[in-house]
Amino acid sequence: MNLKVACLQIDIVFGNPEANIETVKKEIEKIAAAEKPDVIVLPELWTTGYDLTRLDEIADLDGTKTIALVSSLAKTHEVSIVAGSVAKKTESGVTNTMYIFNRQGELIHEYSKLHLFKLMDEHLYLNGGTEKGLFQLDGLQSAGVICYDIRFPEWIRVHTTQGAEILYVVAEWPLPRLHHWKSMLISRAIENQCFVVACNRSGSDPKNEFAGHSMIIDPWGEILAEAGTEQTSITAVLQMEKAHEIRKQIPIFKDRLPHFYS
Ligand SMILES: NC(=O)CCC(=O)C(=O)O
Repeated sequence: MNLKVACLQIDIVFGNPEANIETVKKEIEKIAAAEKPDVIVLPELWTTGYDLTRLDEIADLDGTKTIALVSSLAKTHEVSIVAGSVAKKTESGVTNTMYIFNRQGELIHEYSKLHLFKLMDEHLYLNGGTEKGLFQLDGLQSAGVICYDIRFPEWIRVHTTQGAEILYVVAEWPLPRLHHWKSMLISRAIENQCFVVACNRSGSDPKNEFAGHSMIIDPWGEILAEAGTEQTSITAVLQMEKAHEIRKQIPIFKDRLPHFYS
């Protein structure tokens, strides 16, 4: 089976959900018409950016607006959407939450970022999630994680030992650590023998310049597509058979010895 995926590497306007929603609507329409992908992926915190001090004003109450909007975009363009993440406000606080929709516009999973990134003050404004990012999209076992989560290979492993063959990563990853971003994404693909579809943002905010370089990587660690630093989109076709062949050739999931690992 083949799956065509697209990452929308947009420049997010700081603290301006209306402007960012307009960009996303336009870019989804454009890429859906031009490339007809099966799945479109958006970056982390794509409605607000890291405007954490104003979350009370601009976070999405229970994710209601985001869910209605992205559900309708998925249905209209008949495309599955890994809708990056947004700041979701609840009675107990705000989470950095990813929503996943199938092409019928149904919300099939939500995942809140587990590891909060202190260097960007997340721990001061956000609550961490408590659930896994495992879901089935287009009939394929998949997982979704958010930015800093990729520094925790043990968290990714929880998902791949439970069957995930595609790892979706959504991010606002700064330029000074571009080398870490690329190296860790390639490593996560090789060590888990899975596809990695990683969507970063471009542009800057008052504190950070972001790296762009969204990447689509196969389970052998080969880069199928990579963006530069500017606003753009990338697409690639995932040949799922490749993951199965590699997992047969070097059967790491059978050869693991977890009783030695703690
Ligand atoms: N938004 C994030 O989680 C950024 C993570 C990051 O920059 C890192 O180096 O890790």
